[in-house]
Amino acid sequence: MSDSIFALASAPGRGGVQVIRLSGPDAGATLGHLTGRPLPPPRQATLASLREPGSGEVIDKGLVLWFPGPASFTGEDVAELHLHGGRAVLSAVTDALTTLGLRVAEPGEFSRRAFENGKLDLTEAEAIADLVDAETAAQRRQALRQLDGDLGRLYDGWRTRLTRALAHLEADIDFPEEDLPGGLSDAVRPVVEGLAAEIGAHLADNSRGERLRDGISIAILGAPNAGKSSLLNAIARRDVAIVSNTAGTTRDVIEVHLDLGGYPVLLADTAGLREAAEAIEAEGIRRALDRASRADLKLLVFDGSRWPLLDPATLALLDEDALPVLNKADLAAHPAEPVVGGRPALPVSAATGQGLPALLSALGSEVERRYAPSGAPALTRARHRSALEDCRDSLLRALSAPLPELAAEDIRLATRALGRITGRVDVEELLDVIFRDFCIGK
Ligand SMILES: Nc1nc2c(ncn2[C@@H]2O[C@H](COP(=O)(O)OP(=O)(O)OP(=O)(O)O)[C@@H](O)[C@H]2O)c(=O)[nH]1
Ligand SMILES: [K+]
Ligand SMILES: [Mg+2]
Repeated sequence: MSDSIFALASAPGRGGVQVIRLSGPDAGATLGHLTGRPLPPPRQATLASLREPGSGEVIDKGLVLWFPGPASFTGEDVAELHLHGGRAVLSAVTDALTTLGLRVAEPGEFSRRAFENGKLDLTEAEAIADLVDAETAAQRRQALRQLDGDLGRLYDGWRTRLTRALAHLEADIDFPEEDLPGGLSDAVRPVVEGLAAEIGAHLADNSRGERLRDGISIAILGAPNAGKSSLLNAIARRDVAIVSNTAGTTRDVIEVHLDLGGYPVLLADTAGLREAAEAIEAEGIRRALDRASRADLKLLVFDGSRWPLLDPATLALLDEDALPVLNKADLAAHPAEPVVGGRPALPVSAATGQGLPALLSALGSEVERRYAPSGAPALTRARHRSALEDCRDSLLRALSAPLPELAAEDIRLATRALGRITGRVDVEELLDVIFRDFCIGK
């Protein structure tokens, strides 16, 4: 049986209200002790004075709630204290709860207890962390959907189908009716083929869910003095990067977080590309090219005042992930609808702001086109991706296994890989890693 824990569930510091959550077998007795009254009706906010256990002095007056298990967040008896938000109140309540034998919760311990009591699967527990961390609307929607169990249901559905196929296969092994040339019977093979294809499609989703969770990376690239840092500052509406007319001003990669129509974006300014004279600038250019190769999208900035001259090092980066931009449109040396490397380029001016709304909307629709949620729930974590890759590899091995016994072992491995995602099998060693990332009180 677990011990009883408590933690501040709201953000620490001064505020109108702070919420302290208690969970475990002593939650009810502790609430009774603090209020000096019988437990209030379940799930109803009741005004009460909380008193220090020794002196009986009133600590604070507030609302208390009582959630008897198992119909509670953790599945255990839970109580909530909604008190005035401040340090002195928190420290007095902490002393009182500790005196009464409760312990301060570890990070993520409430969610972990909810998982262990079958209230949440692992994908739902992870969704709580994502929802709390969500900074944009699209992130919030994705986390909420996962919290509703969409992802867990998808994976559990696959696992059920595999378990059935395995039962079929084991019957084929025990009571062979025909010689199975490829290891799998006609009843089992299409199921395994179908699942391998579905999982393959889920994996090949352009990492939509992971991008939405972690942020979409956009790199600004171009020749020295093309106006990359000016453009970063104009888009961020802040003076983030140093701008000067000295070529080679920027060396380090400079990042800003943006909310682009609900999508989280990490926009990076980089060193101007050229055959560098000295070591520090050369290192900056190496970092710029490294960033270019890892970015989801590239904003290629050309100096429009030099039209029709186009920097060859920047042109070399033009591919389907690149959006060409002609900066310094205020100097108006280029045509109204310029074409760069066979592609229409957007004229902008970081100096006057001209063309910026069009650039932001072009970037926004490109992000939307690539990362908008599709009908199916999205894969959101590297942990899920690697388990799904293991699963699909095992299924592909099963399809080419020469003997039914070998195919059965591969399908068993595939089933376990799926079970690891939702926490249905051997995840003990994973739990510490997953819940450690939570903050205290969740
Ligand atoms: N007229 C005009 N000048 C600009 C514009 N954008 C940038 N500049 C000027 O161009 C010069 C270089 O701008 P930066 O933003 O430092 O250029 P950069 O591409 O970051 O340069 P490096 O960091 O050296 O690679 C500065 O003097 C800017 O004021 C623009 O749209 N119009
Ligand atoms: K510069
Ligand atoms: Mg710069």
